Amino acid sequence: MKALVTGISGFVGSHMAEFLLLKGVEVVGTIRNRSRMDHISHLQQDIRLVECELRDPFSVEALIGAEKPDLIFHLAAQSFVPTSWNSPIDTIHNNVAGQVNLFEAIRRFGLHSKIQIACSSEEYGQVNPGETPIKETNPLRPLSPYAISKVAQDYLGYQYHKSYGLHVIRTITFNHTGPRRGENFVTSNFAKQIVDIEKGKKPPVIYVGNLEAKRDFTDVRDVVRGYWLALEKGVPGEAYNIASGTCYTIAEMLAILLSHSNVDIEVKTDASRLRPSDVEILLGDYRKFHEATGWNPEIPFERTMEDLLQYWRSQP
Ligand SMILES: C[C@H]1O[C@H](OP(=O)(O)OP(=O)(O)OC[C@H]2O[C@@H](n3cnc4c(=O)[nH]c(N)nc43)[C@H](O)[C@@H]2O)[C@@H](O)[C@@H](O)C1=O
Repeated sequence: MKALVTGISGFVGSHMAEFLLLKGVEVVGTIRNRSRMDHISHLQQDIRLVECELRDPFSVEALIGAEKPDLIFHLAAQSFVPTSWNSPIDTIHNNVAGQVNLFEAIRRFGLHSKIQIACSSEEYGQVNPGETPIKETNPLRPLSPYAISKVAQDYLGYQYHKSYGLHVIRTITFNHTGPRRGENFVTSNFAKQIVDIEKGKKPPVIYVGNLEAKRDFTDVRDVVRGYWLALEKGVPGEAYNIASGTCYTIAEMLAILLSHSNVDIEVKTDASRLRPSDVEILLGDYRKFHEATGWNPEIPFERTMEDLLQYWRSQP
């Protein structure tokens, strides 16, 4: 069995590759010439890397024609919400065109590949009182260009399934974190700031944005197991929430990180970290996914936070 992982050098892609190798699957991954390789350098003997620009239809057609994968985990994306306000067109083009090129190539070669697409809880956006935990049937009220790009990816998955019978599973993943999380994202950013203070690399002040937002965090290692099960047992064309079913304010998450460190820290708001519109609460109902696949989150949030701190402590 051969799996293609787009964005294999990224945070989720590297964990996906590790999971697939343990399953004995042949792993091929896409990289771009500017991809950072540090997340997958330990896997390079066991995986095959192909240079592919997903925005370029010729590049994608060559990849799909040569590889003809059984499984596709489509994880490549511009995934940082604030970047999407600075470069909305680039985010939408990258995320939407990349996926259309992939679908079109699969369709043209007449492949029966099973395709997981990485949709996002950001699609739900503004959630009204009484709508939590959020089900897949909730209205989508996206609040960022990134969220729009994910709504488009999500519905393209639905449409290519309906129009051409592509075997697409739409995973709507809530926030996820763990070792190797990019340092822009809140859990990793705060963990790295704490570790930099521990190491004496910066003064004991931690800079933060909106601490009132509530997020539902799942460990990335649970998420990639979910993506595998989604392709094994999910119904084509369907959308499934992947979430933990609990949420924390960002302030509570910071308090958990601080409880695993012994530094004394002053917390300061950095206005540049505030967003034009921030999603107030994301709390997912993952029962539909559980019923389809048997998946449950297994790694407790406290352990994820400890592992994230350990990750940053181990970095040079
Ligand atoms: C599901 C979804 O999950 C992620 O999107 P996100 O929720 O925007 O993730 P984040 O870690 O950037 O922010 C989480 C919350 O934390 C608040 N916050 C406070 N202070 C800081 C801060 O200093 N930095 C950041 N980044 N956020 C901060 C911020 O305002 C927001 O309310 C991506 O994986 C995305 O790809 C995705 O699909």
